Amino acid sequence: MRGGRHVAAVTDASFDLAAGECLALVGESGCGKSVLASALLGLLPGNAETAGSAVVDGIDVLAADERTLARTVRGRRIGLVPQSPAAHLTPVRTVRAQLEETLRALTGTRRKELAAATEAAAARAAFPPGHLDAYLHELSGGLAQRAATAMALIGDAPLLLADEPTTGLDRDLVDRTVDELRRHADDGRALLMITHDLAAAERIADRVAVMYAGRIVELADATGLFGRPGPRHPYTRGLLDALPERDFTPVPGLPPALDALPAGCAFAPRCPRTTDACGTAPFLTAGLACHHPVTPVETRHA
Ligand SMILES: Nc1ncnc2c1ncn2[C@@H]1O[C@H](COP(=O)(O)OP(=O)(O)OP(=O)(O)O)[C@@H](O)[C@H]1O
Ligand code: NI
Repeated sequence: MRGGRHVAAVTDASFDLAAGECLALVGESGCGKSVLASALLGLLPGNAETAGSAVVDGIDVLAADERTLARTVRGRRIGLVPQSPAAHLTPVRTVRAQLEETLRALTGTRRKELAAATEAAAARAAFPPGHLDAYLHELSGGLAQRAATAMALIGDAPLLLADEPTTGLDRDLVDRTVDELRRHADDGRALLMITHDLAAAERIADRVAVMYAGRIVELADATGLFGRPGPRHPYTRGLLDALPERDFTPVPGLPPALDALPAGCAFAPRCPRTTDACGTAPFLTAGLACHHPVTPVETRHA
């Protein structure tokens, strides 16, 4: 896309997400997480191309036209907590006005119940009622984030995409937000949570998809990945080892530019386990795309 060049921002992403389940999508900045979410909502720029299918609640959202997306998908089948609230909330109306409008459109709340319903919607995302009459530019980043989360929860959509919903929040608000999002799944709906925050992913997710350079490289149950047997992909292991409560050792080097991917495994240049075999790209098979997975014994220290 950039400068007339073709960028494969997401390649061969394939996963299922059941009602009642939370999948966390993790990976370094720029690996394609938000592009994946935008594709599901038909919100990619006009010059972007998608291939394949993504069936959500009976509709192939990649094949759907703009009218269908606007009328039956966005907000109704798929809710979005956007990564940048500023881009999705309007600057010219108060938070209250925007919550009211969404409540009327998605839940048919009647006028005399609107005030109470608005406060209840705000409370779900820990948005303080005293700020309901503020405009976006009057809010801190964390408050704008909570306003966007409140908006996204209103439709109780069968699939909620939460793209970095905890940015700008301090730890106890992170936990509150994560627990409210978890409730969305526990009520029998699906949640795709995009995050850098592995602690938040561990708290909320049933399964974890790890993305590297536009591809899902590991897809595993959260308990196995964070506990035993531990991660199998060397990149996932690197991410976990970078956590302050573990080794605090960052993965060396930087991810490749997506328009200049190496041939073969994109992680090979940063990987401690690289061999000649890595010149051929590994496919995701049984939840793993790696020629030299980490063995469980090596994985955990204590
Ligand atoms: N409009 C665009 N034009 C050109 N390239 C784009 C565009 N949007 C995304 N990309 C490319 O897609 C890649 C993935 O971007 P994306 O926003 O999905 O990353 P991310 O994993 O969500 O990162 P972050 O954690 O920083 O939000 C970017 O590195 C960029 O190369
Ligand atoms: Ni993103």
